[in-house]
Order: sequence, then structure tokens, then C-alpha cells
Amino acid sequence: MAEVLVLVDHVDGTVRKTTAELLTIARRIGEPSAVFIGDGFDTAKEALARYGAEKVYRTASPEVTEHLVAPQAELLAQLVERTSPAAVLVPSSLEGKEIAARLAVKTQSGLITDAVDVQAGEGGGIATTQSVFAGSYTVSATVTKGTPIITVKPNSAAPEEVSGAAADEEVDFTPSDAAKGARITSSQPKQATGRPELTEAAIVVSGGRGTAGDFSKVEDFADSLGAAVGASRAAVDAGWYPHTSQVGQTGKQVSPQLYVACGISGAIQHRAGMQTSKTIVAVNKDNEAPIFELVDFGVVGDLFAVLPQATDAITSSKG
Ligand SMILES: Cc1cc2nc3c(=O)[nH]c(=O)nc-3n(C[C@H](O)[C@H](O)[C@H](O)COP(=O)(O)OP(=O)(O)OC[C@H]3O[C@@H](n4cnc5c(N)ncnc54)[C@H](O)[C@@H]3O)c2cc1C
Repeated sequence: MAEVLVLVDHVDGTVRKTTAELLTIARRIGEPSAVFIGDGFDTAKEALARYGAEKVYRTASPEVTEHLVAPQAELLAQLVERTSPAAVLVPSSLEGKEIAARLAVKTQSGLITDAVDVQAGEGGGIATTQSVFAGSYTVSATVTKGTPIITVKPNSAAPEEVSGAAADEEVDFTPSDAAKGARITSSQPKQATGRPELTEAAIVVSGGRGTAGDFSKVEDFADSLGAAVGASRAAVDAGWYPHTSQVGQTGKQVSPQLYVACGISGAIQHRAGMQTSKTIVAVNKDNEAPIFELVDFGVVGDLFAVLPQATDAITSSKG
């Protein structure tokens, strides 16, 4: 079986859930090989093996890490040439999509972005599924030229653990001068909220215009569940919550186990970011709000009355 290269998404060696998902998907189509760029490999090693990486290509070279994404695309292109993989899987982040696009050009290969499913196809090909136009169409696509380069959306697979160990190899790689055209001059970690990352969270609680700008009840409820907090565009545009928390067509796409929409009407553009959630709950005081067409459970009521009761019930059930 051919290797499947998986670009690792991590923070100082702490591997993000998307990487576990990509390694799980890679096992369906070949032998997963992780590509680890940056510091913290000792921290990452065990997690990469646990999710099925059989091999890890790694580099912490400042030549790669101190520049923007172009050197990473060059490094992947070198590995593609050397290993002739069955596919390259990259997380569907902004950065990941730029790397994938550059890699596709360099290797003269077909590129599929934002896949929500990847499977072994007929005749040795790779079958992907995309959800487009705010989820109103499902598209099946396959790469017909070169090495399939595929970016995969978060929550497209449930990470599966395996037992095993990954062999690792330090890659000898020097980026071209052209790839070093933009340099990182400083980088600040995002202010920690103590909550899980929106696109990775198992539970997301979102607030909309119905909060009237007071997200405290949404946050308290989210914290009782260990959830991430999201927001509708109406709430974000009003300046009530950060843009990075926007869920929807022009925001982030989430697919948690549980999504709770509080004071959100359920516009098509909002649905586009959350309708693949496994269980959807809405709290809305208008029983005709379109969000109720989509939900598994609905509560018709004022969120300022409903959420504190729910928070108290959950907190007291934990003892
Ligand atoms: C090109 C384009 C892209 C867009 N992208 C996005 C996107 O990515 N994400 C997104 O969210 N939107 C997006 N929108 C905007 C979208 O069309 C809606 O305007 C927006 O989602 C509405 O937000 P909302 O549901 O919070 O507000 P509203 O539609 O005003 O709904 C507020 C809801 O709160 C309820 N409510 C009010 N008070 C309470 C209370 N006290 N308790 C309980 N319920 C209460 C009301 O009954 C109502 O249903 C986009 C629009 C366009 C044109």
C-alpha cells in the first residue's frame, strides 16, 4: 500500500483533533505518514502513533518555521516526489488551503478542498464528498491528474486509536529563496478563553441577536457543559462577540456532537455552518423561528429565563 501524507496541525507539539481525524481517514486509503513541521515533536510523537501514523517526516528548521507557508508547500512537494503517495491530506484551515493550493501547482496535481468525506474509490482512486452552496448540494469528486491533494474539514471523521509506534525521520530540506519571500516577524498566541477551540469542540453553544448583546448566560451555560461559544453574524456584526466566533457560511463551519442555538433565527447562512451537527437544540422565544425546522429538540422561551435554569440543573447534577 502506498503512503498517505498527512500534514500535522499542532501547537508546540500538542496535536489538534483535526490531525487525529486526518490520520484516521488516511488509514482508509493507505499507510499514514505524518509530516511534522515545527518544535515539540517529542510531545507529538505518541499522539501521532496512537492515531495510526506509521512514519513521521519532521523538521524544526527555522528556514521552514520562520517563514509563511511557502516553504511548507515546497517541503511537501519534495516528499511527494520522493514517496509517490496515494494522497496528501491537509487540514481545511486558511493556512492549510494555501499550502494545498501551492502544492497542487508545484506537483501539477488535482486539488479538492473542504472535503467532508474521503474514501477509497473504485479502480484505486480516491472518492471525496464536498458539501457546497451552504449545504444545498453534495458533490462527489475524484482527482484525475497527479497526486490527489485534499483538504479535509474538521469533524469529518471520528478519530480512531490504534496501537503501534511511528518511525521518524528528520528531513533534509532547504527552501528556495522564492519560498522565503515572506518572513514571520512576531507571533502572539490568541488570548486564552479556557474554552475549547470552536471548530474542534464536541459541544458548541451559540448566541444570536436574541442575546441583545449580553452573552453572559450563553457563556455560563457553555461553561457548565465544557463547550465552545459561537455567535451568529448578527451578534458579531453588532460587535457583541469576536468575529473569530462567527458560525456560518462566512464564518466557521462546526460539526459538534451537540449544537445549541440561543436567540438565533436559523437563517440559511447560519445553517450552512452548523447543520451537520449531530444533535441540534434551539432556545428561541418565537415558536415560528425557522431554526425549529432543523432541531432535534426545541425550547420555546426567553433565553434569559431558560439558560440559567439549564445551567443550574447541569451544575447541580455534577454535584
Ligand atoms: C452573504 C451573507 C453571508 C452571511 N453569513 C452569515 C454567517 O456566516 N453566519 C450567520 O449567522 N449569518 C450570516 N448571514 C446573516 C444571516 O442572513 C442572518 O441575518 C443572521 O444569521 C441572523 O442572525 P440571528 O439569527 O442572530 O438574528 P435574527 O435573525 O434577528 O434572529 C434573532 C432570533 O432571536 C430570537 N430572540 C429574540 N430575543 C430572544 C430571547 N430573549 N430569547 C430567545 N430568543 C430570542 C428571535 O425570535 C429571533 O428568532 C449572512 C448573510 C449574507 C447575506
